[in-house]
Amino acid sequence: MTDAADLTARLIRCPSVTPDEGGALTLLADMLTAAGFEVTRVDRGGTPNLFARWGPKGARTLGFNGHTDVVPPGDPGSWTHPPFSGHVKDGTIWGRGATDMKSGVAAFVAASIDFVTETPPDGAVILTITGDEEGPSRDGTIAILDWMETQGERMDACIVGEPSNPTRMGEMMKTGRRGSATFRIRATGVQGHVAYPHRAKNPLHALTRFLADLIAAPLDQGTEHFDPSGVQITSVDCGNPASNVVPETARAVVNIRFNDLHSGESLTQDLTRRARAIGDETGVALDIEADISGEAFLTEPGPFVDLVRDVVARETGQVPVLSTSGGTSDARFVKDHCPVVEFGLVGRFMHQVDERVPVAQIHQLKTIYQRILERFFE
Ligand SMILES: N[C@@H](CCC[C@H](NC(=O)CCC(=O)O)C(=O)O)C(=O)O
Ligand SMILES: [Zn+2]
Ligand SMILES: [Zn+2]
Repeated sequence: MTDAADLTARLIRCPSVTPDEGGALTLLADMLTAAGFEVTRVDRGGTPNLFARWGPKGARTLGFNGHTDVVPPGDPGSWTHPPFSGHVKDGTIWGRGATDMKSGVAAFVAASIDFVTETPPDGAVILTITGDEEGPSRDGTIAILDWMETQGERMDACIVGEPSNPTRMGEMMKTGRRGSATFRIRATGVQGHVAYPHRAKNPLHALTRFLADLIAAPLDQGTEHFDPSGVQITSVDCGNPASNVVPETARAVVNIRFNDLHSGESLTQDLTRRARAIGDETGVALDIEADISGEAFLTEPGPFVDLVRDVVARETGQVPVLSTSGGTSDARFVKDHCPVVEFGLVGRFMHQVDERVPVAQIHQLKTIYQRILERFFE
């Protein structure tokens, strides 16, 4: 029997902060090869990716998708146990990626290995695992899916193992996601002496006004299937070491998670219009670079959603709600290929200091994935 908790701890010990592979995909490739999977590294543009199939190409196929890259740990000194220690204590595993989402990957890898070994199905299981979900994601899951198309590889349905439950196992499945857009704003003014501001144009004044206006009112109140859109300023910077100089330039980064009232294009137009208005008034040029990493999408209920919901309800005693809340995920790429739903662990500690996961939850998730495999191939 493959121990998903032990595999989680071993994966945490691989320092795989995006874009570093850290040994995580190599570890999985070796395990899957030994278990009879056909394993291919599908790296693109320096991004490490793994494709693994058990069973014949073209057969009825259930897919799993996940990522082994993790966000930076921040100050390691703030952690109770070092972030890449995979420390196990009192039934809890500590470390970056404990919930997001080395445990999810470990659970579906362990479930798949045991399932095909113990009860080989009349069909195939495909695992797509990327080393860049947290970063730009341009050469991650999407590269694996592109490669699969060239090879005639396909999935009939796919589960993304991102942590989907807010506080308890069984509460929530994700059947869609809000879109994500990052805007980099560069303000260019005129440098000058702070005591002679009439000879300068302060880019920070224009930029902070632009930012303050942007967060002053919510973009919307949410829609039937989506939470309200959210705007977060993630960086304001001008690198000015002098307190008596008005700097020439300043930069900011804004990330917007948006619902189906917006698109990447409509938001880009809106922000550009706001920037022009402030630029015209202040004489400071505000240039915007947009990076749309995904549009909002919704997976309509259907047999696969029902199957996963039913298994989760039986195993946890709770019928999960179908939600599009939270961040984004690689389901936004998979949805163009086959029905996709997301179910994973409790995400309470993701991206936080002292990220950790109860061992029992990992075992429960592995069982749920095994039951889904059984039902899918019944
Ligand atoms: N850099 C991309 C993709 C970032 C993906 C990331 N996803 C998660 O952390 C999972 C969160 C969840 O399951 O709710 C994110 O949402 O930042 C981008 O910024 O779009
Ligand atoms: Zn994740
Ligand atoms: Zn994440």
